[in-house]
Amino acid sequence: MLSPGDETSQQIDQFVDAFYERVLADPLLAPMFLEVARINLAEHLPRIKAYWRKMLLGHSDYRRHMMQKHREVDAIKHMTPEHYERWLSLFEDTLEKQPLGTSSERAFTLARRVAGNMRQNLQRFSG
Ligand code: HEM
Repeated sequence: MLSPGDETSQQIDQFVDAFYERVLADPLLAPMFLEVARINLAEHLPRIKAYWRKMLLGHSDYRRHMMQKHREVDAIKHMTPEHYERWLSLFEDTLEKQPLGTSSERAFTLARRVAGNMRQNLQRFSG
């Protein structure tokens, strides 16, 4: 039998796959991943899944400095307010189609908060 954590863990996998399908098809966001960061999807997706398992289930398998990664991306191509808005709106849309059960609302609250911190952290005079 699945424990509630196992169920959410599977939902996280499905959610992240669906979210990245949207992100990588988005003309504003896709170049950040594919041209600026040149991610290897086979390495990247498990990290994103581990990140959300940490955030939502308290698992400890994500131990990287995600803010530093975004600083490196931002240094090459600035992440503008439009990028954050698009990222959050795709995240929210995906949650509607691929919900995280009882964790959906918390996931969106966390995403908004992290995006807000990131935006402040990487702020430039140009916005
Ligand atoms: C403007 C919005 C965002 C953009 C354009 C963006 C873009 C990226 C890119 C290009 C990478 C790959 C970096 C690399 O491997 O070199 C990345 C990694 C990542 N992003 Fe974002 N991101 C955004 C917002 C967020 C937010 C709000 C979160 C969390 C709530 C998040 C979570 C992560 C995580 C966990 C990684 C993996 C870092 C690692 O351990 O390698 N991102 N992001």
